[in-house]
Amino acid sequence: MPRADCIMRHLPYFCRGQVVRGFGRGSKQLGIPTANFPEQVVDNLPADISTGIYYGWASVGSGDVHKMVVSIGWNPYYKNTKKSMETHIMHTFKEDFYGEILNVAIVGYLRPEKNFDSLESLISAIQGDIEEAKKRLELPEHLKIKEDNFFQVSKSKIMNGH
Ligand SMILES: Cc1cc2nc3c(=O)[nH]c(=O)nc-3n(C[C@H](O)[C@H](O)[C@H](O)COP(=O)(O)O)c2cc1C
Ligand SMILES: Nc1ncnc2c1ncn2[C@@H]1O[C@H](COP(=O)(O)OP(=O)(O)O)[C@@H](O)[C@H]1O
Ligand SMILES: [Mg+2]
Repeated sequence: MPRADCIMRHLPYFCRGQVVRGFGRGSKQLGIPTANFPEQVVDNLPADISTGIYYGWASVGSGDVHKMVVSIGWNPYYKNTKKSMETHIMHTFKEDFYGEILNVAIVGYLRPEKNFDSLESLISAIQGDIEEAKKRLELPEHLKIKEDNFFQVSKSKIMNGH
């Protein structure tokens, strides 16, 4: 499919930004927290990275690199009016990290954003995405991105600042 080809040509896509507050639905309603990026980061995405659900790697500040899933779009279930980019990291953090720098490497595409008839079906779709992402990220071509200089640079930059 030409559209999918177009998406893949831009991957991996690397970006970083400060974590901002969203609508507070991720943890409370879904049990799946998502670290939201500011508007500028979302606006700076290449115009042809389509909305949808992707997977890849993420780190907070100079911390360890973990598997992640990221949703880019308007959250049709909630009918948001602003495009958002939200990352769920497959790791249990001791505390929230609002205001910190989130580093993400998007390596693959999972599916388009969808509307759902119930909160339960949205939650089970997201849980399915998480399981699928965990599996796909074990492929050697994806594992090597975890070691990319992008994440090393984020460590040295922040450490030099102290
Ligand atoms: C992997 C993943 C898949 C998602 N898929 C959808 C989707 O198909 N449709 C949708 O409306 N929202 C989807 N969402 C977005 C959730 O609705 C969103 O994370 C939630 O509204 C939290 O928003 P908040 O950060 O503003 O609290 C997805 C989120 C993640 C992390
Ligand atoms: N594993 C995780 N992945 C993403 N964010 C997490 C995680 N654990 C804790 N958080 C925190 O939870 C916040 C997101 O929760 P969420 O309910 O989506 O709120 P918001 O609507 O403000 O984005 C993140 O900004 C981060 O500080
Ligand atoms: Mg969120």
